[in-house]
This record gives sequence, structure tokens and C-alpha cells, in this order.
Amino acid sequence: MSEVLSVQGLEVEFPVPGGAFRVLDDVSFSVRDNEIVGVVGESGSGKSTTVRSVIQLHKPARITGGSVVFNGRELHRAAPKELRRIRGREIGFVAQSPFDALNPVLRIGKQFENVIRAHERASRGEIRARALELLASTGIPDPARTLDGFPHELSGGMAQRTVIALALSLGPRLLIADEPTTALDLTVQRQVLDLIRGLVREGQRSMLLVTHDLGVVANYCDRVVVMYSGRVVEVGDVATVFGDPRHPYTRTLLDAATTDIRAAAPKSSPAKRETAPGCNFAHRCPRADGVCAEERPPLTVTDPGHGFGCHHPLSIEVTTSAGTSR
Ligand SMILES: Nc1ncnc2c1ncn2[C@@H]1O[C@H](COP(=O)(O)OP(=O)(O)OP(=O)(O)O)[C@@H](O)[C@H]1O
Repeated sequence: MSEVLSVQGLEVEFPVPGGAFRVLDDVSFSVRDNEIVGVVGESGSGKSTTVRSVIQLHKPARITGGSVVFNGRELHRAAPKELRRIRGREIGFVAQSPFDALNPVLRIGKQFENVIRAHERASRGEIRARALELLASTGIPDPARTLDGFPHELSGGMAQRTVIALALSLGPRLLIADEPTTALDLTVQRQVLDLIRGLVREGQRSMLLVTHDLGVVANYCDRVVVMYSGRVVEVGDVATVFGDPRHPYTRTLLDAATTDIRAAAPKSSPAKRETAPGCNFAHRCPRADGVCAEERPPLTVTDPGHGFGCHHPLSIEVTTSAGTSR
């Protein structure tokens, strides 16, 4: 399976008074053809900054190191014009709030025209036909009426379906969805996630999905990237990472899964993150010792594709002739 997206050693900083705050530190992961990759972690761990950095929508933050390669092209070096071409056409983006993504004073039909005409020549009739088809594919009951109306006439669920249809209107190879259902009623969340998964699978696309909800990852994703305090602490197949987590933070997340992980732990303090030479999780980790405070754990890769950054990983019970060791 080939890689659509490869993020390697990504470092991102936000300007703050008197200096810079490193939000992402050595973030690496990939998205392969036709797979859905979930990005999880508590509030402030850097999920949104990571996915927004892929398409350079992370301003005012700056990429200070590492690389983002999409379909063989180095997006971290791409000129604004090339990025504008790639966004929408090759990478679609669905944000948390559909009403932020839609222009309140333009009819939906006009918004399809604007998106499509920014990238290709098409007649109004062609655009309308494509938009009707896309809206119908997202389960909107009366696509023609939606197209002729304004965003405020839509419910949250219908507005998010419309945004998804817009994001798919140019046939992107990768869809990035940043908490696409958080702003929706619980009853609508599942329908929208089912819809996105169906459209991604049918269209042979890949998706990067940011979520707080481990249940969503378990049900919708092939692989998962677990972030803590601006770093990737564990990455791998969902079944492996959730079934045999090696990083104590992943274990903490899974244990908290019956509660909301946003509430499971306080936001990590930027000051602590900036100065921590070792593992960012050490001050909360029951297994931490001196080495954890001093040395950053490298990402260890065990089974194909399962990596974790921990000096004292879980589940390594090795029985030898000399006894059992951790
Ligand atoms: N404009 C900004 N200036 C400075 N720091 C920022 C800015 N935006 C975000 N941050 C900081 O960057 C860190 C990562 O934020 P980010 O939104 O990427 O995390 P997240 O995991 O997506 O959180 P959430 O789940 O709450 O959306 C946080 O500590 C946040 O306070």
C-alpha cells in the first residue's frame, strides 16, 4: 500500500510575547492509500495543529522543522499558489463547525460555484448537476432546495453534510476532518460519520480524522496516532494499539474512554512542555523514573507499523530461563 501523506519530524511553533512556544515536537506518521487514520489525544495535545499544518492552515504558527510530503510533493516548502491549488482539489478539509466553513450571505449553490471555479472551468449547469449529485450522496433529502437556500436555513447536521459535499466536490485524494461531528447533536454524529466513511471508502480516498472519541477511532479508523503534549507517543493499527497499548498514556486514555477524554486530564502546561528534556508524560506516569525525566524516549517500532515512545513500555513480560523481566 503506498503512502499518500508522510509527515516526518514535524516541529511547529506559535509566536508568543518574548519568544516562541513549540506546539509540535518531532511529529511523524503516515497515511496510506484508502485508509482512515485517527488522531487522538487530550485537549491541547496538538491534534488540530498537526492536521492544519499539513495544509498550512495553522497560522499564526510556523513550521520550524521536519517535512510534510503529500503524493510526492513537499507541502512544507510549497508556494502559496501551489498550496491553494492542492487545497480543495487534492486535499479536502472539513472543520468542526459547518457554519464557520459556509459563507452566511451566499446561497449554497453559489458556494459550490466558487469552490469548483477556483480550480476548474465548468458551466453553471455542470456545477449544479455535480452539486445536486454530491448533496444527494450525503443524504440531504431535497438537494435542489438546499442549493437554492442559505446556510442559516440548514440544521447543523444538514450544514455539515453540505460542507462534506463541498469538500468532496473536486474529488480530493485525502480528506482531513477535524472533529467533524463535535458540534452536532449526538443522534446526528453517527449518521455523519457513517456517511464520511462510506464516501471515503467508495471514492478510494484516504482520511485523516481528528477526534476526542476513542469509540469513533475503534469504529471508523484503520490506524491511530496517539498524541500527548505535542508529540506522538504511540502509532499503529487500531486493533494493536487499543488491544495491546505499550505507552502508559495510551493506557490512561483507554481507561478514561468511558468518560470524555477532554475531562480526563488537565491541559498540559506550555511552560512544562517547552522545558521538558525527557518524556512529556513523565510527571503523570506511574512507571516514570530518572531516565524518563532526563532523556526523550525514541519511537520504538516493534511489530510492523506499531511504534511507541516510552522507556518503560507496558506489556513487555518476557519470560527467560533466568526468570521474568519487565
Ligand atoms: N494561536 C495560538 N497561539 C499560541 N498557542 C496556541 C494557539 N493556538 C493553539 N495554541 C496552543 O497549541 C497547543 C495545541 O493546540 P491544538 O488546538 O492543536 O490542540 P488540540 O489537541 O487540537 O486541542 P483541542 O482538542 O482542544 O482542539 C495548545 O497548547 C494550544 O494552547
